[in-house]
Amino acid sequence: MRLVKVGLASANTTVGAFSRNVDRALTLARKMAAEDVTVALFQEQLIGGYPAEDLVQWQGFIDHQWPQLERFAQETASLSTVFVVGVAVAHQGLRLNCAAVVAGGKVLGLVPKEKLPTYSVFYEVRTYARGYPGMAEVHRGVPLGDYLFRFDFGTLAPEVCEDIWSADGPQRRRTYSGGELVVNLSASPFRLGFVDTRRELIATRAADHQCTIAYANALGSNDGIIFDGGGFLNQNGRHVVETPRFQEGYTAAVVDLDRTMRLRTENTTWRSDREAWLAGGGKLVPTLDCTASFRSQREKLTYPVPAHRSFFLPGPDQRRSAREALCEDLLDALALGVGDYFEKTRAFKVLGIALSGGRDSLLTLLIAHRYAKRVRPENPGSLLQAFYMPSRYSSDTTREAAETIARELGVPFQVVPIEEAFDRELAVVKQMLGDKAVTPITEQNIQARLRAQRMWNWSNSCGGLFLQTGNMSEKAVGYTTIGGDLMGALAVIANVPKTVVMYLLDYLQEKTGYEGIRKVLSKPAGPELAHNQVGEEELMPFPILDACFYLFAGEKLLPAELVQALSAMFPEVETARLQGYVEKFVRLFLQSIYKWVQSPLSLHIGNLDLDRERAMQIPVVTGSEWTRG
Ligand SMILES: Nc1ncnc2c1ncn2[C@@H]1O[C@H](COP(=O)(O)OP(=O)(O)OC[C@H]2O[C@@H]([n+]3cccc(C(=O)O)c3)[C@H](O)[C@@H]2O)[C@@H](O)[C@H]1O
Ligand SMILES: Nc1ncnc2c1ncn2[C@@H]1O[C@H](COP(=O)(O)OP(=O)(O)OP(=O)(O)O)[C@@H](O)[C@H]1O
Ligand SMILES: NC(=O)CC[C@H](N)C(=O)O
Repeated sequence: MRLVKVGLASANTTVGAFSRNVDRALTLARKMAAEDVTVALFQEQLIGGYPAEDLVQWQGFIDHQWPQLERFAQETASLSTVFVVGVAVAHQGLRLNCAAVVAGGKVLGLVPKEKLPTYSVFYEVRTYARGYPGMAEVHRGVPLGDYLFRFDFGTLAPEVCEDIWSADGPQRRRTYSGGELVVNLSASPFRLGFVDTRRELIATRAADHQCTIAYANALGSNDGIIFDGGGFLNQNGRHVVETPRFQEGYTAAVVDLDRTMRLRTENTTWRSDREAWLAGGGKLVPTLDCTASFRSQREKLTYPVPAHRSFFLPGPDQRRSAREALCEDLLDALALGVGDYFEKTRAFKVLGIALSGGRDSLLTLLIAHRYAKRVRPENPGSLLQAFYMPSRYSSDTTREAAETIARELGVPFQVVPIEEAFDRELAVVKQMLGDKAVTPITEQNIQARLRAQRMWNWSNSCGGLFLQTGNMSEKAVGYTTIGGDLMGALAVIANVPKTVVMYLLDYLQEKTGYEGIRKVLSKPAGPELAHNQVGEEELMPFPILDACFYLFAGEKLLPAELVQALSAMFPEVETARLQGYVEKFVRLFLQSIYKWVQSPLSLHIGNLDLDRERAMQIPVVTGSEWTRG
């Protein structure tokens, strides 16, 4: 028996806030050491924050991380824990994204990331250079390269995030070379359902390579990228422990590393694969002997036994329903996104929403309130401010709905009519146009713009963070006003499709019983910028719109293929009608890109987000010929 206690830690870091990030990590490090943790790991880029993007190009951004790494080492010198932390280093003109092994007050080694993701929201190849097999350098007197680390409790194989996402990553050669405990430092952003992908991948790799894998993920939102935290410990394919997500902290568990080695010895497939690899010229990874630098204290550790007292029977089933899991995850992620933006910018005192009595602004308010409840549980509403701004087209139903939910949540609510300003603006535009008439759409947009202008003016004077409330479906087809409801300081649900907005509201209505939600849902969605506007009548049914969006923008199918897929999905709708919807969708989508490229920074929740910088990179000006056969 060779017991080792592994701590998986996630600190909520801010890009560039090096000393604050290290302070947060030190708090967790001391707690873990007090709990006899033998090896503790933190996330990728713990010190610098992730993603630092082009800040990595500043020599100072990299150089100033090193003293903080040394401070971390000095302040943990007396602790009987080996730490593995993420740091960026500049070496021979290259930037490397490293895992640093720290113990006994020293930085014992640096292992650079080899697989640099440059897809979805990741842009690492732009700024970082790769580590490579056999790399053996020295940086500031510290070994830097493709190394294993031997301690008195076992052999560590550190790696960084994407390294585990490749079937041909460093893990294979490092475990063939004696690595027992793979330590993966990650910064894996929240994406819907992705936690299951992570869990499965880690289990597969741990079984493939007959090793124990410890994985710690980044926590917190930086710009619009939300890291949900959470960690995993898996021994040779068997789940050991998982860290709760969306919270700063750590989870620790004991593993018997002799078990990892015994299973490896028993596994003839692994052994013969290793032999074949060596015969094929595979080079063993060197091991740095760290036994003289650090002595572990594991006397108090006890064998890991199941809490439910059976090695054969399953423990209590704590799984949530698929609906609850999706809704709670999404709401937690978005609330973290709003909260971290609010706090980390250090520029705002209150969160402001133009509350229309419709679905989108309601969901935005509920998300902001979820954050406020966490940080100000005694009076969450006091962190928020809602404004209802009626024009002649606003209805009593929406006003009542907005008023009701604000009351239920304890959010200060003001009614600020825009009617007079609307009249004045109309008159001015008429004068500017001379003999030309103001179009009905312009009349609509004037109202949306007046509301946005008021929100900006309010935010300017009171330090309010003006939350933009548009959803992804309407953004995709340009059903939103430039300079109007498209504007705001932070777009909260801009990557949430309308059908998901409705699904979340149904869920929240059921869960909270709020009358305000019921009132909002009792009226069909519509902008109230003209008489009796219903969004689905002006556009198309939202389930069809969202399916078009998924198939065209996500799956990259062409219009004729969309029609075929939609016919299978909506057999009750005539093909000619579906054809019409598809044509309309594709036309509106391609015509509206110019709009969403000027929308505010938005929170990311998937791989199919509408954000030209971080997700979908498509030109604004295009011909549509390519979409036809
Ligand atoms: N390719 C391009 N590149 C740059 N600019 C371009 C452009 N094409 C048009 N433009 C300019 O963009 C402007 C038109 O865009 P914009 O002013 O936004 O107005 P527009 O797209 O014409 O109308 C807004 C639509 O959104 C709907 N809406 C608005 C507000 C809220 C809601 C809701 O659901 O609650 C719905 C509203 O009913 C209407 O159908 C024009 O001034 C035009 O010059
Ligand atoms: N009367 C209003 N008072 C305050 N804000 C408004 C008003 N009408 C519209 N807005 C703002 O403009 C945004 C865009 O309106 P839109 O109709 O797209 O969204 P919604 O009303 O929240 O939801 P839905 O689309 O389901 O009606 C609203 O979310 C809200 O922030
Ligand atoms: N920072 C990274 O390398 C993350 C990439 C990885 N595929 C993930 O999404 O989890």
